Amino acid sequence: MYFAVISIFPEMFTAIRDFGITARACNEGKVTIECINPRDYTADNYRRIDERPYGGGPGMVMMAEPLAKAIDDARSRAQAYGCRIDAAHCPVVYLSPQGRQLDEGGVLAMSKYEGMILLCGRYEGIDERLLSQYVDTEISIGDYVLTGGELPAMVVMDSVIRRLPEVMGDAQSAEQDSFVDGLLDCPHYTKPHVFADMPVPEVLMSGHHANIAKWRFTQQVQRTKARRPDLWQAFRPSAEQAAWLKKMPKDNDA
Ligand SMILES: NC(=O)c1ccc(N[C@@H]2CC[C@@H](O)C2)nc1
Repeated sequence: MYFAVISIFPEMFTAIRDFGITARACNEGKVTIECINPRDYTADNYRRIDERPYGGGPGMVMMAEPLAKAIDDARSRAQAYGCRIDAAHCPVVYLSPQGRQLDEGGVLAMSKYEGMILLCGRYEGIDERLLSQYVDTEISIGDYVLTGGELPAMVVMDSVIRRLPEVMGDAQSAEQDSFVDGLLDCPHYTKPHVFADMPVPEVLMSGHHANIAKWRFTQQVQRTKARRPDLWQAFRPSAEQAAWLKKMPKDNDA
C-alpha cells in the first residue's frame, strides 16, 4: 500500500518509518511512505508556504499553490507506484477536527485502498479553495485541536498498516484487539508467574484452550459493560458468542 504525506515537517515521520511493525512493513516493501514537502514547490527565495489571513485575525494560513503542486506530484508518484489515483482507490485525505471521526470500521475500509495521499496542515489551517478543489475526505482522530496534522496522519497510517492482510502476521492477534470484534480487549499476562504477590489467573496456566477462550471473552464482556456501555449496546455477538453469553452467570449481566 502506498502513502504520500504532504507536510512541512517530513522528519516527523521517522516515528513510523523507523520503528516497530510499521518500519518492518516498509522495509519488506509491503508499504511505501513518501514524504513530500510543500516548500519544494514554492517559487520565491523564502520558500513561502504561508501568508496572513484575508479578513484579518491571528496566525497564518497555508497557501493553496504549493500544496496543489505537491498533491499533483504525489498523485503522479502514486500512479508510478501502480495506484489508480481516483478517490475510490487513492483518496486525498485532509486531517482536521472537522473530519469524520476515525474508528475501527473506517480503518478497515481504508486498508482496502491502493494508496492514500495525506495532507497535513499547520498554523490556522489551509486555504479553503485548495481543500474544496483537491480533498476527497476529511478525517479527525478526535474532538481536540493539535498544532498540526502530522500526528493524526501517523495515527491513520499506523492503524491502517497493522490491518493490512500482508502485515497482520498472526491474524489472530489483530482479531483479539479491542474494537475489532466490537468489545474491549481482555487482560494480558506474561512472565514472571507471580508479580507483586499477584499470580497469573489459574485458567491461563491450565492449557485448556476452550476454557481460556471463554475466560478471555468473559473478561472482554465485563470490561466493555463497565467501561464502554455504548459499545456494549452496539455489540452484536456471533452465534458462538451468543451461546456463551447465555451460559454466563447472571452477575455478568450486571
Ligand atoms: N483531531 C484531529 O484529527 C486534528 C487534525 C488536525 C489538527 N490541526 C491541524 C493544524 C491546522 C489545520 O490544518 C488542522 N488538529 C486536530
